[in-house]
Amino acid sequence: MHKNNRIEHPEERDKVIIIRDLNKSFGDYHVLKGVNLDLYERENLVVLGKSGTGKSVLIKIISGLLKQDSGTVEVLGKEVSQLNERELQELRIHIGFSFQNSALYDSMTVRENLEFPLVRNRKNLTKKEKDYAVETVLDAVSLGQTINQMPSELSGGQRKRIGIARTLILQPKIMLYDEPTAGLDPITCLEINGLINEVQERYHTSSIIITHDLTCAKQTGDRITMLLDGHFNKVGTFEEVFNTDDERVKSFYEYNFIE
Ligand SMILES: Nc1ncnc2c1ncn2[C@@H]1O[C@H](COP(=O)(O)OP(=O)(O)OP(=O)(O)O)[C@@H](O)[C@H]1O
Repeated sequence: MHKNNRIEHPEERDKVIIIRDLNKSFGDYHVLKGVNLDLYERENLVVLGKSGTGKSVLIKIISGLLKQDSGTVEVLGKEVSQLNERELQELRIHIGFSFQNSALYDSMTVRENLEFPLVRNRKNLTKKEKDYAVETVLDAVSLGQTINQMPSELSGGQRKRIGIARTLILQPKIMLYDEPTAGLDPITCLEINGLINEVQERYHTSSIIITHDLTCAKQTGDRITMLLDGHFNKVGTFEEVFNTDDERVKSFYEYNFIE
């Protein structure tokens, strides 16, 4: 099943991330070899690729956790590698990270986990404003009933949803999802794909979704691309990317697609 309401011609919108000629090596291993990529306002862009091709490295460079060897990464109009630590912190407030292992704090309730980013970044909020923010994001992920529960009492899918809610509480402009469906059963994967689309609609976020789950790509991506030998050859719809003679893309499809 394809994404409902896929955005046509996102290229006509403003760019929120602009990556040009990005290179990154670790020792002799040249991971990113002249990467060019644009993320447009309010689109979901899926980045596919085999394990170890550099998808996480790319996200880390975008968020300033890792420095490139050469090339530029502009996020919300700022060249990331030129920012000092304070400026990076300010930029990161606008970026929501949903990492594979972005664990919740086990000793805190769901409410306390969700309040945590507010305590750090929105110090002037009243208790009423905090309660409202927590209830709103819990409603967005349809888990209002879990507010006083501990993470250990939640299912894997529920924990993933609460993790996403925790990033939404600061109302990010950009969402970076790293393997959002990894380790989840097929039904829960569908729910998470649906949630990613709901987040896009409700919060007007622009998102990069890193995955090797082709169902996730099909259901969430307005545009899709694949990291192959250190760069992106083609960005387009699911059909545009997979209707190809490139054996590397064809074999990725054959080994990964289950519907
Ligand atoms: N800090 C680092 N030091 C040395 N090598 C690294 C470092 N970070 C990543 N690498 C290497 O860069 C390559 C790409 O890693 P990356 O984590 O981006 O892969 P990936 O595409 O996200 O894979 P997966 O789907 O398995 O998460 C790997 O070979 C990895 O060993």
